[in-house]
Amino acid sequence: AANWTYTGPDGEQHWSKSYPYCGGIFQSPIDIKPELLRFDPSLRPIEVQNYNLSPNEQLTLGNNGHSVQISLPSTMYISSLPNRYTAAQLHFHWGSASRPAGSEHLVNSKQSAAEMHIVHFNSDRYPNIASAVDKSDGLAVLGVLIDIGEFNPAFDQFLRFINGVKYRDQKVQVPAFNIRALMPARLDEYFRYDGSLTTPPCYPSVLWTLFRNPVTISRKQFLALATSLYSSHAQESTPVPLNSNFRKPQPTDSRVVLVSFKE
Ligand SMILES: NS(=O)(=O)c1cc(-c2ccccc2)cc(-c2ccccc2)c1
Ligand SMILES: [Zn+2]
Repeated sequence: AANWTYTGPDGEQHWSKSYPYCGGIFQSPIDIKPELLRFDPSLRPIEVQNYNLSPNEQLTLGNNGHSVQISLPSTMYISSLPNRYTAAQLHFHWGSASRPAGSEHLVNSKQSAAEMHIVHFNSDRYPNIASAVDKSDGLAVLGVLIDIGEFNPAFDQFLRFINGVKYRDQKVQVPAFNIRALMPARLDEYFRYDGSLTTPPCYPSVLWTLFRNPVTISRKQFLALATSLYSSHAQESTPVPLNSNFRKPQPTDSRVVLVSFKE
């Protein structure tokens, strides 16, 4: 019964009533502040495999009512972690046309326009994502901050199809493309901490990697993302715009955020 929302009576302050972990420990996102940071020289550059997909392949672009997501083939994985983390999907969080600040993680209290999450599961330990999603070593999510600036041709590889998934549960097949091109150039500079899914059921099962450097998309591309989608089904009489789908920063408790770079 995923009827949770980001505002109103089913908004994030109410999630814990139906999803107890949402009121628990190790919640995400967080505001990554300087006093939390600790340089860790053992943090290796992130290495991803088979992200450069062939346009002969197809990906499913879908509107799940809370975000727009792209399903990813299980040939894609992260190879630089202690276990292999196999890709499952990627999705976005964004603000709105009137408030173009919608990233989930904040860096020194600065909120970016949007944020991309590439979700992976520990395929060394778990046979599928359903069995991994609530395990402490189950998931690894790569986070990319998105700012408004230069046009980004890689984002247009899926944005040009966004009007095919305007309404909840709509899906379209799109030609696959190089997912690595959605990420910043440097995968060696990132923040690392133990956290959770940022949506219900908020399982504390995510090894978070948030890259230091944002990518940019143009204002036009941002507006396509922020104004094209609805969280309601096509046949519903009142269309509900899908925007500002970001959770507020959560308490950091005694957590430390490791950083792979000095300055
Ligand atoms: N924001 S997130 O990265 O923590 C996240 C991960 C997963 C996720 C996906 C596959 C396997 C396991 C976890 C799903 C969502 C989600 C976003 C919108 C609506 C519903 C679910 C969000
Ligand atoms: Zn997410």
